Amino acid sequence: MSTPANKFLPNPKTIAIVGCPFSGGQPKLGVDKGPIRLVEAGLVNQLEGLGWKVNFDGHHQFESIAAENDPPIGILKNPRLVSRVCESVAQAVGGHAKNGQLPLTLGGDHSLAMGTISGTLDTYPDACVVWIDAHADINTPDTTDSGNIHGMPVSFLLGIGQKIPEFSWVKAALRPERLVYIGLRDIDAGEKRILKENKVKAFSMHEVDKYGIGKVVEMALDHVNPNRDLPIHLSFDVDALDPSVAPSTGTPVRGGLTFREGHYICEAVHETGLLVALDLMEVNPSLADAESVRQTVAVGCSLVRSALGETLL
Ligand SMILES: NC(=[NH2+])NCCC[C@H](N)C(=O)O
Ligand SMILES: [Mn+2]
Ligand SMILES: [Mn+2]
Repeated sequence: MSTPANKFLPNPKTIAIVGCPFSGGQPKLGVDKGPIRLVEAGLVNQLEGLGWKVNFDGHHQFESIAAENDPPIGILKNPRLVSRVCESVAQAVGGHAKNGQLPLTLGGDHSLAMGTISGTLDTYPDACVVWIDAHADINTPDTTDSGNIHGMPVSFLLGIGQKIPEFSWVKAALRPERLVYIGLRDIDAGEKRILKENKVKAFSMHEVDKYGIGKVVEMALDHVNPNRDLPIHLSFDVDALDPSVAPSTGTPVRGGLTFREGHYICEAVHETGLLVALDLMEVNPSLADAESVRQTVAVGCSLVRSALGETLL
C-alpha cells in the first residue's frame, strides 16, 4: 500500500521514531514503559506496512540527564530534569524535521510535548498544533495545583505565566490562534481563565456530543488552518479516549472519545496531507490488568497508524 501525498515531506517518506521513556512530568511510575510496549507491539512493522520508511535506533536514554539535585521550584516537581529532557527531545524532533522526516514521539508523559512542539516550530514556524486530550495541560507555575509539569507544557509553549530561568531555552513560539483542542473535559479553574483570556479555541466533549466528531474536526481545522496550507503537529494524549477504550493511563477521565471518534480525528488529519509531527503520550502499561494494558497499547498503535495513512477501505 502506498501513502497519499504529504505536502511537506520528500520521498521516500520517512518516519523517525523518538521513543521517550520518561515519567518525570507526573508522579506515577510506569508511563516511561509506554514507548517500549508500543514498539514491542510491532509498531515499526505496521508503519512500514503502510509504505513508510521507518528510522528507529532505540529509545532515548535520559539517565545521563538525571539532575543531580532537583528540588521543587515553587511547587513544580522535577523541574530541571523535565526541562533538560524536553530540551533534548526538542533537538531530536527538530533535527529529524529539518532532515525532512516525520518525527513520531512516543511518550512518556505529556510534559514531553514542550520538547516536541518546540522542535516542530523550530523547523516549521507556521505550524499549528492540534491537541487531543481530556486535559488542557495549560497550567502555569502560578495556577498549577499539582505541580506536575505534564499539566503545564502548553503555557510554556505560549509564553504565558511566570518565567522560570531553568526553562529559558523554551521559545514562546506558539501563537494562541495556531492551537486547538479536542476532547477536553477536566479543566482546572485557572486553566479555564487562561483559555478565555488567550482566546484559545477548544472543543470539549460537549461540542463533540453536540456537533459530532466530523463537524468538530472540520471546525477545528478551519480555525487553525483555514486555507489548509500550514504544517500540522498532532499531539495525542491517550486519555482523550474514554477509559473504557484506553484504561491504562495515569489520569483517566470518564466521558471521553469513543474508539471511532479518536481514530476519525487521526484519519482526518492524515487526509489533509499536512501532518509533519505526531505525539502519542501517556500510555502507562503499569496501571491496569494485563488485558487492559494490551488493549491500550493496541489502541495507541492503531491511532498512530490512522494518523499515518491507514484507512478502513
Ligand atoms: N497530561 C496529562 N494527563 N495532564 C493531566 C493534568 C491534570 C491537572 N490539570 C494538573 O495540572 O495536574
Ligand atoms: Mn490528559
Ligand atoms: Mn495531556
